[in-house]
Amino acid sequence: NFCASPQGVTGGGGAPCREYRAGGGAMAGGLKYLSQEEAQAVDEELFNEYKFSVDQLMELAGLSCATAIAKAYPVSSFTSSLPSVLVVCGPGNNGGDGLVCARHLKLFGYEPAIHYPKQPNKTLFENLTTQCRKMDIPFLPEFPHEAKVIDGAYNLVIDAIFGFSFKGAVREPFGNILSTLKHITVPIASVDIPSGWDVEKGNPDGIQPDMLISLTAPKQSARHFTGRYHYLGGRFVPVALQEKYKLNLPSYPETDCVLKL
Ligand SMILES: NC(=O)C1=CN([C@@H]2O[C@H](COP(=O)(O)OP(=O)(O)OC[C@H]3O[C@@H](n4cnc5c(N)ncnc54)[C@H](OP(=O)(O)O)[C@@H]3O)[C@@H](O)[C@H]2O)[C@H](O)CC1
Ligand SMILES: [K+]
Repeated sequence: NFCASPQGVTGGGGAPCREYRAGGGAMAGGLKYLSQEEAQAVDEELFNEYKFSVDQLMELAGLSCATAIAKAYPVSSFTSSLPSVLVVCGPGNNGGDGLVCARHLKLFGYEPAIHYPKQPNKTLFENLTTQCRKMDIPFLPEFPHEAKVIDGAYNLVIDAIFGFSFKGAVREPFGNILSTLKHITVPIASVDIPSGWDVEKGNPDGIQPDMLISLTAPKQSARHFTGRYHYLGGRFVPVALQEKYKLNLPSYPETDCVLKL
């Protein structure tokens, strides 16, 4: 079991993988927890300087999420042969990650259903939506507003509502959705940031997910995450960019696209 170095190089007899210990913030040797501004700056640089397209990174981000979810909650761990998953998607790229994640979960043997109340009028999101529809993933026109209805119908909820651009008080319809999600008992897996949390300070009164998949690097609010599973995904940051922002990313095992923190 050998790890690639951050440079992507494996020595002939490379160092054995050790569980990665997340450090405190920008502390030397520790994984960096990003401020909102830093997260947005890394994102912008990936698109503007490194010339990645949103579709490319969103596909890798969404695949990372589905992969991490399948590791934490394998299909075989559920009593039903087709575990049902409610994927709640927001209006930005976090919601796009959710659509990609739903598609991969379907291919992995889950039964996803999507609630997507604010669908942007952009080709990228329209295409992702069509792909899901053509793979027989249903879109729920109404959100089930009773927590017990969600608990009865789904094994897992994916929170892809807001990511690192979230600011201020939550506006509807997402306020009501998040209020309901606070009362469900099935686990919630949050994409990048638990929705409704301040990107840096978190939210003690907000949803408390069982799983968090931090993309690129954890944001500062991830220090307040108390759930069972924290994964890192989005293995697409070029080394020069990792170094510029002193991300101190851990070594992903072999060719894996996710890493358990
Ligand atoms: N570099 C990477 O790691 C990549 C990450 N990806 C994912 O992208 C998100 C960030 O996406 P972004 O589109 O910038 O923003 P969000 O999805 O977080 O949210 C933007 C939308 O949310 C609305 N919003 C913001 N605050 C509120 C609020 N208080 N109440 C209601 N709605 C809110 C906002 O609406 P406006 O109309 O007000 O603008 C936006 O519509 C990142 O977290 C990752 O998940 C990429 O997929 C790949 C690269
Ligand atoms: K989220």
